Amino acid sequence: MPRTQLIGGNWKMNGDRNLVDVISATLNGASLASGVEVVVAPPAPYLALARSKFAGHIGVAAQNASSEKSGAFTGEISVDMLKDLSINWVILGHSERRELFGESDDTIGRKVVFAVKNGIKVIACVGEKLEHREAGKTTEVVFRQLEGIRAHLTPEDWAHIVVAYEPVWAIGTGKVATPQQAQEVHEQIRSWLASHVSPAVAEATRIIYGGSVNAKNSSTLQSEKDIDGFLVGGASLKADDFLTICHSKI
Ligand SMILES: O=C[C@H](O)COP(=O)(O)O
Repeated sequence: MPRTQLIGGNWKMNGDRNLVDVISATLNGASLASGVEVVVAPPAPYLALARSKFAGHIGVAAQNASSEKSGAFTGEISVDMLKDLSINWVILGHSERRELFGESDDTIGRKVVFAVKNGIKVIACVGEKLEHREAGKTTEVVFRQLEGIRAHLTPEDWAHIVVAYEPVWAIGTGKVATPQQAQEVHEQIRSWLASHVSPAVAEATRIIYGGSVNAKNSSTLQSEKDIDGFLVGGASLKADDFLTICHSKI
């Protein structure tokens, strides 16, 4: 069965109420192809507003969630709070959380399992730095990050997970991976899932690409057989560009 494409828009720490209005007006009024799922991830203060403005078929994601249920965790966001706002997606393991906020593979694994077990779908990010790629360690790094997630999950849990391959050297740099570079790693991730989880999970799991995706390069990337959509940063802040990316699967 063909996998539904997922196009995620990660606003990071950008945007305001007006951007919620602009992007929701554009996406709500567009006819999105069947077989394409769209999820937008505004900053936490705008999640409730976004959920009220975006049409129901467009998912809204948080950019982080705690692995703890509640309590003295100043600044954190709980899964129950997200569910209270009808937010049913979260991005976890983004390289900016790993690098700038010191989130380890284990921390991310615990966050992923807590979200999934409590009914929130996860876009789980993995990806190597340039130094890893140049040292021929791309798969070593990506597989280690995947294992940090897999170690906490049952095979059934993978139905609620989308893997985002985001090479760190391509994020926000304008240096997009070539379709061949992205396809190669996506194929390796799918093979890893087949051998470490199950062939059925490997076949069903969506593996999306992130890193300098824009309205001009998305169609070519989408033509690769193991690329099941995108996690878009900068270009998701521009309504027309993001809509073009949402339409990039022919
Ligand atoms: O989550 C999105 C990625 O970090 C990609 O960001 P970018 O499209 O601005 O390179």
